[in-house]
Amino acid sequence: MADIIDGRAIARQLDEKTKAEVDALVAAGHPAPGLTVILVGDDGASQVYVRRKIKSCEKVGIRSNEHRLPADTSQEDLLALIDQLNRDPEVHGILCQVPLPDHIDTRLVLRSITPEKDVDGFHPVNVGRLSTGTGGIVPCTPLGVMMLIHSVIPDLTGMDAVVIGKSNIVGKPVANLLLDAEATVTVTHIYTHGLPAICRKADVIVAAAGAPELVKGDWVKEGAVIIDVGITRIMDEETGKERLVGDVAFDECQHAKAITPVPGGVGPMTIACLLANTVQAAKGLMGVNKDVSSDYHDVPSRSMFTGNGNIPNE
Ligand SMILES: Nc1nc2c(c(=O)[nH]1)N[C@@H](CN(C=O)c1ccc(C(=O)N[C@@H](CCC(=O)O)C(=O)O)cc1)CN2
Repeated sequence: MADIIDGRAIARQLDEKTKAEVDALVAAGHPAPGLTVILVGDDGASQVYVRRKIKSCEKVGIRSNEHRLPADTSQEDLLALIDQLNRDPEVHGILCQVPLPDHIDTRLVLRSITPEKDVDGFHPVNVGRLSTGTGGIVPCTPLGVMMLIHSVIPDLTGMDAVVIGKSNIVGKPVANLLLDAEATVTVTHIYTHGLPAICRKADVIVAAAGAPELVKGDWVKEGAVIIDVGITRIMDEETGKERLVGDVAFDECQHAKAITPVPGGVGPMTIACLLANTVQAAKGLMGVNKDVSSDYHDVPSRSMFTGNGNIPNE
């Protein structure tokens, strides 16, 4: 049986570390870090995620503020709000939940958040820093993916990693982070020829294609580590209830060394990494760190896992 990489437990550990950092900042006379979350429209899943983000902030002592805007909010009004938040010294992190309604140019909006407050790491400046290995705020899900990988493989040097999916939010940044960690990286997608054979050579597979149960058992070599970023809601015909499935046929992959479940794998790490990024952004803006933005190596940190290579105890 493959080991299950428990994203919830690792996220809790990271939250404890984040809380300790917030406490230390406050004890040193600094204000608590402040995060502002913007939600435009009434997408059900986005509402749930935003609520969770706000609640998680409370748990670690981050001040949070929420702007819920109607679905017909104009792009101009949204940009004006972001401009105001960019200038507000009490706001250290700004996050605009995506997807945004169709009439809004998402790229333009994400570009309008000042890079130092861009706790999602979506701004082109942060993307550029990541792809040149020069720091920057690392997007939350990719950062979480790396921490989950490092929980079972502390040193990726020379390992073969295959990323399935080429999105700006997950696939491309994960590929850059794996390269930074000295892995040999193959970036693929659902149209890649011979995908099963490419995956079969991999020591690490990161599946982020948004294609339910794409990765079959015979795509995976014995002892590989599998990180499943996919989350799709499907109707279970047997039970008549909705359930979540990932991009990996989980039951068929028990010959892997370790695998993330869905739910309970990558998802919880996304929010824990957001909190960690907010603290790093706040430290940068307060001048506590010389380097404004965080290098993921010293944020929630790889060193959290480098002792014995096991999943940390709760
Ligand atoms: N501005 C952003 N928008 C979006 C991001 C993001 O990082 N920044 N990511 C996703 C949504 N997301 C956070 O915003 C997110 C998705 C999933 C989870 C999660 O914990 N998933 C659970 C299952 C959830 C369920 O039951 O429905 C899991 O995998 O265990 C957290 C956050 C898109 N938008």
